[in-house]
Amino acid sequence: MSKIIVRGGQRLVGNVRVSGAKNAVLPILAAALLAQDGESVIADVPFLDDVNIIQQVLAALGASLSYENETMRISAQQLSSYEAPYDLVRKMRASFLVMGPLLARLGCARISLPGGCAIGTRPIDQHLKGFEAMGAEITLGHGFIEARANGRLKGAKIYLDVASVGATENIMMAAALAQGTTTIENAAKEPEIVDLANYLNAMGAIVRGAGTGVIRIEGVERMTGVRHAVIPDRVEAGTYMIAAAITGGDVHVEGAIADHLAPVISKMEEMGVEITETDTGLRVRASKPLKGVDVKTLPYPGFPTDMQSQMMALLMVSEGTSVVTETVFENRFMHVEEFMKMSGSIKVEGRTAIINGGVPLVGAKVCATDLRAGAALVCAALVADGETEVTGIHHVDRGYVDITGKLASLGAIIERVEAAADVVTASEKLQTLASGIEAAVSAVAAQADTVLAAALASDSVSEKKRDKDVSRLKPQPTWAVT
Ligand SMILES: CC(=O)N[C@H]1[C@@H](OP(=O)(O)OP(=O)(O)OC[C@H]2O[C@@H](n3ccc(=O)[nH]c3=O)[C@H](O)[C@@H]2O)O[C@H](CO)[C@@H](O)[C@@H]1O
Ligand SMILES: C=C(OP(=O)(O)O)C(=O)O
Repeated sequence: MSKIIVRGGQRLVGNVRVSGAKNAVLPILAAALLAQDGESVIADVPFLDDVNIIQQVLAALGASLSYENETMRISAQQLSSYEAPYDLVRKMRASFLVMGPLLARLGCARISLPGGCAIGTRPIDQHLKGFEAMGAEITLGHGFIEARANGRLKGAKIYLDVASVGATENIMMAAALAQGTTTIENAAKEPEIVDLANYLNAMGAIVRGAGTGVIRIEGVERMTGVRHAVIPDRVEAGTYMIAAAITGGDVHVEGAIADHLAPVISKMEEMGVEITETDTGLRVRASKPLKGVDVKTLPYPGFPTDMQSQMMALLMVSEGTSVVTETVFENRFMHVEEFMKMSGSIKVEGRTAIINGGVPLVGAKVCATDLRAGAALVCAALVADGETEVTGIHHVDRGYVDITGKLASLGAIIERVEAAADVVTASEKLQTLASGIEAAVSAVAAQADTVLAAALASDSVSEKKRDKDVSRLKPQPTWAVT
């Protein structure tokens, strides 16, 4: 089992560069499917497992992609399938974000139901409600969701019952090529929504109001691939801010955007951390004992749920009692049990965790239960007495580029130990990615070939029937395929 080993007690000092945002790049790569013309060149694409998976999904749909020096080039002029493979969707929920672009572009999409996960059930009813309002017919069965539009999608007024990030993004993408205007009310306001809107607008879409609760999208007929740079990852930035503070360090978090991190900065300042904005990021210093605060997670601009566990790590070593309330996901306290193995003193009551701070942490063997829980355990380990072993680090690889290298460059004593069975170097990962894309493309081609061969083998099969058979495997567009 691969693990991260940390020997606590080092004060972190220096500069750490934030990578492009995972939660911005995933919808942006899905949106690249909307371009009937040209190539998209996306800069600051982080080298993450989730990015690897979405690339494979796009390749399986017929897009051609290449990735070098944090830049992804995508051409989606010719799509060859409307089905996102089950094996990829089950590995990453965000694969569901291709449904909006596929529906808009091809008039149909078939995607396996993304299941729940450790942090909650995570339904997709608001995505589907939006597509239905735009005229799509949704059918569910055998673990798949199929959506079909009779002609072009139609603009509609959609009120989201919850300000879902994914639903807002999926509907925005579907609406970009729809006929008429779509209004999303109670839309999510996250910076990643604004980044997606900027990319869509550069491609020729007309999206207004992103970043507010009401987004209006005027549908256009064609979109073109363009250049775009992804925003810095505010959650990665926040994680290094916590790492700096928990060790009483002095760290410059390069690329961090203060505005995107306003609630995190406010809470950390309330605790006694000094945070100053620089020309290129944020300087974070903790030079005195910190005091506990109460934190409640909320949709943006509230305190992000993706920073809750890291914040809890900091609260464990701060003076006094703190109360953390999780309102976004119903099961996002799985890290508490692991913190307790490190001597954290925490009591959970429903969606509230009460932290009795100031108790010295000790190193232990712990397991990352989800992505941010893994990062939070690493933060806690930085200040724990002795050695901590964090397993389950495949979760961490979904969202952090080289977390061990970045922390080590700040002075942490940290190393990653690969289990013999899953030694995967960066270049091997790239190779896997390349062959994954190749395999996905050949799977689609092979499927088509098999039917073609069967059809050709039969004398009675007319040319017309052969075409029909092949078209079963390919998208059956009802509108504007180019
Ligand atoms: C890839 C990505 O960007 N992931 C982020 C995105 O996830 P994601 O887009 O999945 O999160 P949502 O904003 O959709 O979920 C927020 C809440 O709405 C509920 N809900 C959502 C959709 C729906 O159709 N019905 C419904 O009830 C969810 O169960 C959850 O309780 O936003 C979350 C909330 O900030 C972050 O934690 C994730 O890191
Ligand atoms: C929950 C997260 O991501 P996802 O929605 O991709 O699971 C996260 O980034 O913390």
